[in-house]
Amino acid sequence: MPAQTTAELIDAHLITVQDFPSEGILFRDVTSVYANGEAFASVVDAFASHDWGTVDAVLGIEARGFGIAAAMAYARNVGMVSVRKAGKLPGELLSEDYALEYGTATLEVQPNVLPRGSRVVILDDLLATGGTLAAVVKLAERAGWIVAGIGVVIALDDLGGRAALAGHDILELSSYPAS
Ligand SMILES: O=P(O)(O)OC[C@H]1O[C@H](OP(=O)(O)OP(=O)(O)O)[C@H](O)[C@@H]1O
Ligand SMILES: Nc1ncnc2[nH]cnc12
Repeated sequence: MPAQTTAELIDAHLITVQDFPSEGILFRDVTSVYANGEAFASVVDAFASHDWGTVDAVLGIEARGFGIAAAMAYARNVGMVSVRKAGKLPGELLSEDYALEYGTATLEVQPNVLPRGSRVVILDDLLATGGTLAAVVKLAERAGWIVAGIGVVIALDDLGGRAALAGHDILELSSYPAS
């Protein structure tokens, strides 16, 4: 049997839950993909082997972006920067409020962990409305970093996420209908 593609492995291991975390949301639970060794390795290899140009660091978004960002950073021998929900990081911070498919939130980053001019890849599990990733692009740019590209395991169709990130190189490993 030929080896499964990354998109096939994602599809084989993704769990979909209706009405989580609120009614009407079809929740795509990428943690079930991470839990399978072959699927997780395939996802990480796809991000790590992509041609992003020079990469100085990988930004991971809390919580489901952390694991993939750390693994890609290790594979590329570069740093990993945590972008966290409000109130979790100490010291000097930049903050951005944003809306996502099922609510609003605030993300924060420590701007002094990387020099201005650093080229960064931003990774997250899933692109829906794009509110989360657009907020992280703003944080990175306010910190003086150059966004080399954005990677997501899954993009949901028809929620406007790709348009919200127009102008950026987006690597989506698979895509699904939003409902
Ligand atoms: O494109 P958007 O509409 O902004 O939605 C995508 C975001 O929503 C989820 O995060 P969530 O805030 O639920 O956080 P979690 O990873 O901590 O569960 C997901 O992990 C993305 O970060
Ligand atoms: N439908 C969805 N499934 C999983 N994570 C999400 N984040 C935003 N929308 C989501």
